[in-house]
Amino acid sequence: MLRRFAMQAAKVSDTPVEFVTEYLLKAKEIAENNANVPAELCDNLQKALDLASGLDGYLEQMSSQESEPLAELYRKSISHDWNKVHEDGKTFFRLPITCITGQVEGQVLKMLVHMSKAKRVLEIGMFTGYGALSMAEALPENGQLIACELEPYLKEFAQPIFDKSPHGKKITVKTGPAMDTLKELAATGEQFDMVFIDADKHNYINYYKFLLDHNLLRIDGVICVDNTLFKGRVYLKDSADDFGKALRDFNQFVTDDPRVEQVIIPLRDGLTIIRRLRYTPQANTQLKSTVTYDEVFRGVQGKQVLDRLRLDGKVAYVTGAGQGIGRAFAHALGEAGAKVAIVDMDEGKAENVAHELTLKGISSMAVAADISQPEDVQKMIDDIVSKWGTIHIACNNAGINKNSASEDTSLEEWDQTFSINLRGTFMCCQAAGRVMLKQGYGKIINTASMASLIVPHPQKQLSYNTSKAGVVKLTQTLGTEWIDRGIRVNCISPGIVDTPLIHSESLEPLVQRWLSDIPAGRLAQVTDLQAAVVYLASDASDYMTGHNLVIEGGQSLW
Ligand SMILES: C[S@@+](CC[C@H](N)C(=O)[O-])C[C@H]1O[C@@H](n2cnc3c(N)ncnc32)[C@H](O)[C@@H]1O
Repeated sequence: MLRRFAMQAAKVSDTPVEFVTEYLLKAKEIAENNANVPAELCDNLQKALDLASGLDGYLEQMSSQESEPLAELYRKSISHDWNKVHEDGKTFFRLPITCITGQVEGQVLKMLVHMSKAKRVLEIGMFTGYGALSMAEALPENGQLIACELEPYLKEFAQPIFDKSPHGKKITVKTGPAMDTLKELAATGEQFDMVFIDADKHNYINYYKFLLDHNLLRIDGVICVDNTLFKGRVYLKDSADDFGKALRDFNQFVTDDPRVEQVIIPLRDGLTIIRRLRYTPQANTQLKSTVTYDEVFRGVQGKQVLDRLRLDGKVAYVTGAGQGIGRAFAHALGEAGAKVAIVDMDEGKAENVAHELTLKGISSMAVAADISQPEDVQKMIDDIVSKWGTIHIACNNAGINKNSASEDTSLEEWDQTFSINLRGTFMCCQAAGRVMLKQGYGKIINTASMASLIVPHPQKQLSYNTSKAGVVKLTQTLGTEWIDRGIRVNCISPGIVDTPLIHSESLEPLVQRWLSDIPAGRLAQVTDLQAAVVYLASDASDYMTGHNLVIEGGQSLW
């Protein structure tokens, strides 16, 4: 029960701390009315009382305040006449308002959803939806929360308030006994990242067993269970309380279960957090003979496939990262955990993108460099190494594309295109490669083009096409020459990428022509290329070298 609520209603102790406060108050009264009690004892009782009675209010004040829809939900819940609703036959049971999850516990649940990056949450026992909405606020846009609630009346009560919140659409309420809903969910193979159990205490153990036995909780997923201290009656030896006993048995069962690890947080009436462990033969001896416990099962170095794509602790740079594909690559590498140097000829653009990454909590630095200039290339490498000690990932992306009919192509255009697209890429590979060869590890990813495979038309771009074909051969040669010294060199060949330039009036007719050549029926977005650069930068692609990864919506196949 919340302090705010307690101030409005006659106070009934509900949590261990509230009982301690109640007993201390009584003890203090007795002591003060007894002339034989030393003043020092009264003084100590007062100190203990201050400590116990001040805790909940302080937690409330020092925890983030709830959103307006949550505040409204709370106000409406505590001012509703739940006795009358029951007497009118609208609910099966008389619902005590102390049921409601309050601000502090709601904030804890919200934090846990954030921290576990949960996308799918299950709540067993919704009441008016305070916990459900708190958790939904932390879910991503495509996140989903299924709330099980016995009483149809509560769904009607909560829905209009959910509808007022931008997060309410993530919540689906399933009415009826929760166990029926769990069976339905298991039958359709549903799985959850987080579950909050807060319904009928006698069934806690059944819900828990069902969740684990039917794979409704993913590995590493979390179950939060409310009221697991149950007014202290789980550990008070002389307590014969039914619910207290149910929760004591529940706590013991979880403690003895090798499939999980758990902790009880003494918040309010006790909140247990349980994590489902990965399988290990040590903890599951009964399955040992049938399980092939190899790297496929447990992951390479214990890392499952998505973790093998992570780039934590890696140092990367991306050239031409001030805009377009390079900017998207830089964001992707940073999101995957790398520190990223943003290299661009235009220092202002490099600084802008570096700032974007910083706002996302990614370490980054801006480097101004013209990669057609050998001194600039060497300075770029030196600057990165002097700041971050090394380079693990070199993303050589900068390039230009000039159009002209071949009979009109000037040597100046040819030289400029080659000087950036091929000579510049070579210089970057060589300078970064020297750092990587010393450490025996590196990932080089060059940006080539679909034009290395086909001749895009109707535009004329001889020098671009041939320079990009050169980037592929450069990649293949370096990829095979350096692989035995720990360096993988691959390239990405994007199809036609949707950039603001393409939407100009003069290019619009070309876009229509290109679209008719693309099986996917659309141009590439820079975001279509992001996962590829992370894959090629990560250990997951270690057996890939000299490869040209073509991402063009099928255009080169028609
Ligand atoms: C403690 S309240 C839940 C509080 C809620 N989690 C919140 O955030 O405010 C318990 C709820 O569980 C529901 N409940 C009890 N038995 C149930 C069952 N067998 N199946 C589904 N819901 C049940 C009750 O109707 C009640 O609304």
